[in-house]
Amino acid sequence: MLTCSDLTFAYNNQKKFSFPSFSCAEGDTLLILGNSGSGKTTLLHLLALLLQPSGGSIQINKQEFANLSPKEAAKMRATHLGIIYQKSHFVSSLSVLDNLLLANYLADKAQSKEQAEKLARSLGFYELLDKPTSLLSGGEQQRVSIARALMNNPEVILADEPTSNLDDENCEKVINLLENQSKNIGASLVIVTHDQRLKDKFSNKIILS
Ligand SMILES: Nc1ncnc2c1ncn2[C@@H]1O[C@H](COP(=O)(O)OP(=O)(O)OP(=O)(O)O)[C@@H](O)[C@H]1O
Repeated sequence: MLTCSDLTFAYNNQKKFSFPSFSCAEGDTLLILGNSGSGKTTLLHLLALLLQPSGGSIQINKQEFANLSPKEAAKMRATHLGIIYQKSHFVSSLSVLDNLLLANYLADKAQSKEQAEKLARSLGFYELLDKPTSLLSGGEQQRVSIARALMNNPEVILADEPTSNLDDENCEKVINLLENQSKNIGASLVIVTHDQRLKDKFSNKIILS
Protein backbone atom coordinates (compact mmCIF):
# COMPACT_ATOMS: atom_id res chain seq x y z
CA MET A 1 0.00 0.00 0.00
CA LEU A 2 1.30 3.42 -1.06
CA THR A 3 0.09 6.32 1.08
CA CYS A 4 0.99 9.98 0.60
CA SER A 5 -0.18 12.64 3.02
CA ASP A 6 0.11 16.42 2.85
CA LEU A 7 3.05 16.42 0.44
CA THR A 8 4.51 19.85 -0.26
CA PHE A 9 7.36 20.92 -2.50
CA ALA A 10 8.89 24.18 -3.72
CA TYR A 11 11.24 24.75 -6.64
CA ASN A 12 11.57 28.35 -5.41
CA ASN A 13 9.49 31.05 -3.68
CA GLN A 14 7.22 31.47 -6.68
CA LYS A 15 6.71 27.80 -7.54
CA LYS A 16 5.19 25.97 -4.57
CA PHE A 17 3.01 22.86 -4.57
CA SER A 18 0.61 21.33 -2.01
CA PHE A 19 -0.53 17.96 -3.28
CA PRO A 20 -3.77 16.22 -2.27
CA SER A 21 -3.36 13.18 -0.03
CA PHE A 22 -4.00 9.78 -1.62
CA SER A 23 -3.38 6.09 -1.32
CA CYS A 24 -3.12 3.15 -3.69
CA ALA A 25 -3.59 -0.42 -2.50
CA GLU A 26 -1.67 -3.50 -3.63
CA GLY A 27 -2.79 -4.53 -7.12
CA ASP A 28 -4.71 -1.27 -7.55
CA THR A 29 -4.14 1.59 -10.02
CA LEU A 30 -4.07 5.32 -9.26
CA LEU A 31 -4.24 7.94 -12.01
CA ILE A 32 -2.62 11.34 -11.52
CA LEU A 33 -4.28 13.70 -13.99
CA GLY A 34 -3.90 17.41 -14.64
CA ASN A 35 -3.18 20.02 -17.26
CA SER A 36 0.29 20.82 -18.49
CA GLY A 37 2.25 22.58 -15.75
CA SER A 38 -0.04 21.40 -12.91
CA GLY A 39 2.78 19.45 -11.25
CA LYS A 40 2.25 15.85 -12.39
CA THR A 41 5.92 15.20 -13.18
CA THR A 42 6.94 16.98 -9.97
CA LEU A 43 4.69 14.65 -7.94
CA LEU A 44 5.99 11.60 -9.82
CA HIS A 45 9.57 12.68 -9.10
CA LEU A 46 8.71 13.03 -5.41
CA LEU A 47 7.26 9.49 -5.42
CA ALA A 48 10.33 8.25 -7.33
CA LEU A 49 12.53 9.79 -4.58
CA LEU A 50 14.26 11.96 -7.17
CA LEU A 51 13.06 15.13 -5.39
CA GLN A 52 12.72 15.67 -1.65
CA PRO A 53 9.43 17.07 -0.30
CA SER A 54 9.51 20.11 1.99
CA GLY A 55 6.78 18.48 4.09
CA GLY A 56 4.44 15.51 4.34
CA SER A 57 4.89 11.80 4.12
CA ILE A 58 5.37 9.03 1.53
CA GLN A 59 4.82 5.57 2.94
CA ILE A 60 5.04 2.15 1.32
CA ASN A 61 3.61 -0.53 3.58
CA LYS A 62 3.89 1.92 6.50
CA GLN A 63 7.64 2.47 5.95
CA GLU A 64 8.52 6.18 5.56
CA PHE A 65 10.28 7.15 2.32
CA ALA A 66 10.26 10.95 2.52
CA ASN A 67 13.47 12.64 3.71
CA LEU A 68 15.94 9.88 2.94
CA SER A 69 19.56 10.76 2.18
CA PRO A 70 20.41 10.60 -1.56
CA LYS A 71 22.26 7.32 -1.00
CA GLU A 72 19.36 5.73 0.89
CA ALA A 73 16.90 7.06 -1.70
CA ALA A 74 18.89 5.44 -4.54
CA LYS A 75 18.84 2.10 -2.74
CA MET A 76 15.12 2.32 -1.91
CA ARG A 77 14.34 3.38 -5.49
CA ALA A 78 16.16 0.36 -6.92
CA THR A 79 14.63 -2.16 -4.53
CA HIS A 80 11.05 -0.97 -3.87
CA LEU A 81 10.09 1.01 -6.98
CA GLY A 82 9.73 0.18 -10.67
CA ILE A 83 9.84 3.28 -12.85
CA ILE A 84 8.70 3.60 -16.45
CA TYR A 85 10.06 6.90 -17.72
CA GLN A 86 8.72 8.73 -20.77
CA LYS A 87 12.04 7.98 -22.47
CA SER A 88 13.51 4.51 -22.00
CA HIS A 89 17.09 5.45 -20.98
CA PHE A 90 18.54 2.05 -21.92
CA VAL A 91 22.28 1.38 -21.96
CA SER A 92 22.54 1.24 -25.74
CA SER A 93 25.74 -0.84 -25.81
CA LEU A 94 23.95 -3.68 -23.95
CA SER A 95 21.41 -6.19 -25.22
CA VAL A 96 17.76 -6.16 -24.14
CA LEU A 97 18.48 -9.06 -21.75
CA ASP A 98 21.46 -7.29 -20.15
CA ASN A 99 19.43 -4.09 -19.72
CA LEU A 100 16.85 -6.15 -17.81
CA LEU A 101 19.52 -7.86 -15.68
CA LEU A 102 21.03 -4.45 -14.92
CA ALA A 103 17.90 -3.67 -12.88
CA ASN A 104 18.72 -6.66 -10.62
CA TYR A 105 22.36 -5.60 -10.38
CA LEU A 106 21.49 -2.00 -9.40
CA ALA A 107 19.22 -3.32 -6.63
CA ASP A 108 21.99 -5.63 -5.31
CA LYS A 109 19.86 -8.65 -6.21
CA ALA A 110 20.87 -11.89 -7.90
CA GLN A 111 20.54 -11.53 -11.67
CA SER A 112 17.56 -13.60 -12.77
CA LYS A 113 17.70 -14.58 -16.43
CA GLU A 114 14.65 -16.73 -15.72
CA GLN A 115 12.61 -13.70 -14.59
CA ALA A 116 13.77 -11.69 -17.64
CA GLU A 117 12.74 -14.50 -19.98
CA LYS A 118 9.39 -14.93 -18.23
CA LEU A 119 8.60 -11.22 -18.54
CA ALA A 120 9.82 -11.14 -22.15
CA ARG A 121 7.44 -14.00 -22.97
CA SER A 122 4.43 -12.43 -21.28
CA LEU A 123 5.13 -9.00 -22.80
CA GLY A 124 5.75 -10.49 -26.25
CA PHE A 125 9.41 -9.67 -26.95
CA TYR A 126 11.21 -12.93 -26.20
CA GLU A 127 12.79 -12.97 -29.68
CA LEU A 128 14.38 -9.57 -28.98
CA LEU A 129 16.33 -10.53 -25.85
CA ASP A 130 19.70 -10.76 -27.61
CA LYS A 131 19.23 -7.63 -29.71
CA PRO A 132 20.85 -4.30 -28.86
CA THR A 133 18.25 -1.85 -27.51
CA SER A 134 19.23 0.66 -30.22
CA LEU A 135 17.40 -1.55 -32.75
CA LEU A 136 14.03 -1.53 -30.96
CA SER A 137 10.95 0.27 -32.26
CA GLY A 138 9.14 2.73 -29.97
CA GLY A 139 6.48 0.18 -29.01
CA GLU A 140 9.13 -2.49 -28.32
CA GLN A 141 11.09 -0.06 -26.15
CA GLN A 142 7.94 0.59 -24.15
CA ARG A 143 7.33 -3.12 -23.49
CA VAL A 144 10.99 -3.64 -22.50
CA SER A 145 10.71 -0.62 -20.16
CA ILE A 146 7.69 -2.22 -18.50
CA ALA A 147 9.61 -5.48 -18.06
CA ARG A 148 12.61 -3.63 -16.62
CA ALA A 149 10.34 -1.93 -14.07
CA LEU A 150 9.06 -5.36 -12.99
CA MET A 151 12.44 -7.14 -12.71
CA ASN A 152 12.72 -6.69 -8.94
CA ASN A 153 9.03 -7.35 -8.15
CA PRO A 154 8.61 -3.80 -6.80
CA GLU A 155 5.85 -2.81 -4.37
CA VAL A 156 5.12 0.34 -6.38
CA ILE A 157 5.26 0.95 -10.14
CA LEU A 158 5.41 4.53 -11.39
CA ALA A 159 4.61 5.20 -15.04
CA ASP A 160 5.15 8.62 -16.61
CA GLU A 161 2.80 9.28 -19.57
CA PRO A 162 2.98 5.64 -20.76
CA THR A 163 0.39 6.13 -23.52
CA SER A 164 1.07 9.65 -24.76
CA ASN A 165 2.52 8.62 -28.14
CA LEU A 166 0.27 5.64 -28.80
CA ASP A 167 -2.73 5.14 -31.06
CA ASP A 168 -5.98 3.89 -29.46
CA GLU A 169 -5.25 0.20 -30.05
CA ASN A 170 -1.75 0.32 -28.58
CA CYS A 171 -2.90 2.60 -25.74
CA GLU A 172 -5.37 -0.09 -24.68
CA LYS A 173 -2.75 -2.84 -25.04
CA VAL A 174 -0.06 -1.06 -23.00
CA ILE A 175 -2.49 -0.12 -20.22
CA ASN A 176 -3.80 -3.69 -20.03
CA LEU A 177 -0.24 -5.08 -19.92
CA LEU A 178 0.75 -2.63 -17.20
CA GLU A 179 -2.36 -3.33 -15.16
CA ASN A 180 -2.16 -7.13 -15.49
CA GLN A 181 1.56 -7.30 -14.75
CA SER A 182 1.19 -5.04 -11.70
CA LYS A 183 -1.70 -7.14 -10.40
CA ASN A 184 0.35 -10.33 -10.95
CA ILE A 185 3.04 -9.14 -8.56
CA GLY A 186 0.65 -7.30 -6.22
CA ALA A 187 2.18 -3.89 -6.89
CA SER A 188 0.47 -0.50 -6.59
CA LEU A 189 0.48 1.11 -10.05
CA VAL A 190 0.64 4.91 -10.31
CA ILE A 191 0.13 6.43 -13.76
CA VAL A 192 0.83 10.08 -14.43
CA THR A 193 -0.95 11.26 -17.56
CA HIS A 194 -2.79 13.96 -19.41
CA ASP A 195 -4.23 11.29 -21.74
CA GLN A 196 -7.99 11.84 -21.57
CA ARG A 197 -8.57 8.29 -22.89
CA LEU A 198 -7.54 6.92 -19.47
CA LYS A 199 -9.61 9.13 -17.25
CA ASP A 200 -12.76 6.99 -17.17
CA LYS A 201 -10.90 3.70 -17.01
CA PHE A 202 -9.87 3.96 -13.35
CA SER A 203 -11.86 5.10 -10.35
CA ASN A 204 -8.91 5.90 -8.07
CA LYS A 205 -7.58 9.24 -9.34
CA ILE A 206 -6.40 12.64 -8.31
CA ILE A 207 -6.66 15.68 -10.53
CA LEU A 208 -4.03 18.38 -10.06
CA SER A 209 -4.88 22.01 -10.81
N1 LIG B 1 13.45 22.75 -11.90
C1 LIG B 1 12.43 23.61 -11.91
N2 LIG B 1 12.59 24.86 -11.42
C2 LIG B 1 11.54 25.73 -11.40
N3 LIG B 1 10.30 25.44 -11.85
C3 LIG B 1 10.11 24.22 -12.35
C4 LIG B 1 11.15 23.23 -12.41
N4 LIG B 1 10.64 22.10 -12.97
C5 LIG B 1 9.34 22.37 -13.23
N5 LIG B 1 9.03 23.63 -12.87
C6 LIG B 1 7.71 24.26 -13.02
O1 LIG B 1 6.77 23.59 -12.17
C7 LIG B 1 5.50 23.49 -12.83
C8 LIG B 1 5.07 22.03 -12.86
O2 LIG B 1 5.93 21.30 -13.72
P1 LIG B 1 5.68 19.77 -14.03
O3 LIG B 1 6.72 19.36 -15.01
O4 LIG B 1 5.59 19.02 -12.75
O5 LIG B 1 4.25 19.84 -14.71
P2 LIG B 1 3.41 18.72 -15.50
O6 LIG B 1 2.04 18.72 -14.94
O7 LIG B 1 4.15 17.42 -15.46
O8 LIG B 1 3.42 19.31 -16.97
P3 LIG B 1 3.43 18.54 -18.40
O9 LIG B 1 2.11 17.83 -18.53
O10 LIG B 1 3.54 19.69 -19.37
O11 LIG B 1 4.63 17.63 -18.44
C9 LIG B 1 5.67 24.13 -14.21
O12 LIG B 1 5.16 25.42 -14.16
C10 LIG B 1 7.16 24.13 -14.43
O13 LIG B 1 7.55 25.22 -15.23
